[in-house]
Amino acid sequence: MAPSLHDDPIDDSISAAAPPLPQMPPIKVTIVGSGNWGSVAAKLIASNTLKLSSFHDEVRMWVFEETLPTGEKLTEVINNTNENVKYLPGIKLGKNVVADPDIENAVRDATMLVFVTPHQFMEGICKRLMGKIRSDAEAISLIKGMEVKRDGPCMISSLISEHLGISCCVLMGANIANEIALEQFSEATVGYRKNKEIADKWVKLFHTSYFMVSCVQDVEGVELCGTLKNDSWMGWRWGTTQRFISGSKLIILCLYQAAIMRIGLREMKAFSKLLFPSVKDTTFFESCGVADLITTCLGGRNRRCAEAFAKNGGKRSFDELEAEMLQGQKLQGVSTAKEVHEVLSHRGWLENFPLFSTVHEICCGRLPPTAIVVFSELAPDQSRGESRI
Ligand SMILES: NC(=O)c1ccc[n+]([C@@H]2O[C@H](COP(=O)([O-])OP(=O)(O)OC[C@H]3O[C@@H](n4cnc5c(N)ncnc54)[C@H](O)[C@@H]3O)[C@@H](O)[C@H]2O)c1
Ligand SMILES: O=P(O)(O)OC[C@H](O)CO
Repeated sequence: MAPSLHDDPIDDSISAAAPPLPQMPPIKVTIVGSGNWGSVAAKLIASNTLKLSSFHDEVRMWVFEETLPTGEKLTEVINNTNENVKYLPGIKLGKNVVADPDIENAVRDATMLVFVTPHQFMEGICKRLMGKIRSDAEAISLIKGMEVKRDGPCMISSLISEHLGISCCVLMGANIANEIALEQFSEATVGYRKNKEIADKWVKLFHTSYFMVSCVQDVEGVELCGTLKNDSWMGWRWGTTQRFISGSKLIILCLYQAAIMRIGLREMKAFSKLLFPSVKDTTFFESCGVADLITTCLGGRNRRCAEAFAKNGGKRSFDELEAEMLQGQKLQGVSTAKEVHEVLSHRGWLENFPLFSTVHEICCGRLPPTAIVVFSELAPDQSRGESRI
């Protein structure tokens, strides 16, 4: 017997009359930046937009155009080979990644903007993009660094928000681009200000089986962790190199390394909380905190260059080492040390941050790299009893 209308849980007459739900257009994502990490971000995102129906398949990536030694344009090569042959050779980005040398065209239709360039270029980029993006766009910054203005430090997420009038989350973590490109496991932290729904959308866009993303409501804490670890690692690397050179036993080396990391983490936390009292202690236990500090001390470009700097006794400048060793990629640590130092000296906080201060003096050539060993051997005595920070 055919079921009566009342037995049927779906009433066709009602559903036929109901107006169709408005279809949300798929979200368009643009990546502003195409360096080592920018290219990996493109690969991660492109693999997800193909799977998630709420996103447009195509991922646009703005490329700071350059001519390769072969005479070809980088953008053309990326679009022809699906590879960023200069900044991430050997890795397919995904056929749905489209490289675009025209920044205004690249951002025009996007409602999710991912910023990932070396931090020194961001102010110029923000100025170029003023009035050029959609008013309903959302941003995320993967950039580790800050700008220091006359009236104080300005985090890159604030620079983006202030210039473009849009909200900006951040994504930081223990991430080495070349390894994640090979789909090696790693974690990251999204920091958001108020809107958890937007943070969840960013998590969805980045998260894969090998790239585990979680979120915390602490934009400043997450961004400062990513930025300040680039100051701490240098001291660690110099000290370690000097200890190696002096032939210290492995266990002594380990004790020494642990001490420098602890002092670095303590200064990261103190500096962050002085600038933004709202920064949460728990953020330092996320991937963006202690995990990124350890990763940066053990691996990455800053580590390689700092080690070369120490081995040469500080005789070869960082600019020289960066150009020779990184082939166009950029170090963030040296300029971050300078920016942090400007804040510390302007606010009269220098003596409370012996590691950050010593790192800056070594970067400027006013102290030799060996000064870090002397500093850290004194530091435990200095901080015995009540900690000053
Ligand atoms: N590489 C990593 O493993 C990694 C991991 C996590 C976070 N980060 C952070 O991501 C950010 C970007 O790093 P990256 O590795 O993608 O870049 P990168 O170091 O590879 O830098 C090279 C990029 O800078 C661009 N560039 C050069 N001159 C420029 C100019 N005048 N204007 C604009 N762009 C210019 C180049 O075209 C290239 O795309 C940094 O803040 C870095 O700390 C990097
Ligand atoms: O290669 P680095 O030294 O710029 O470090 C990369 C990331 O910041 C590590 O998390």
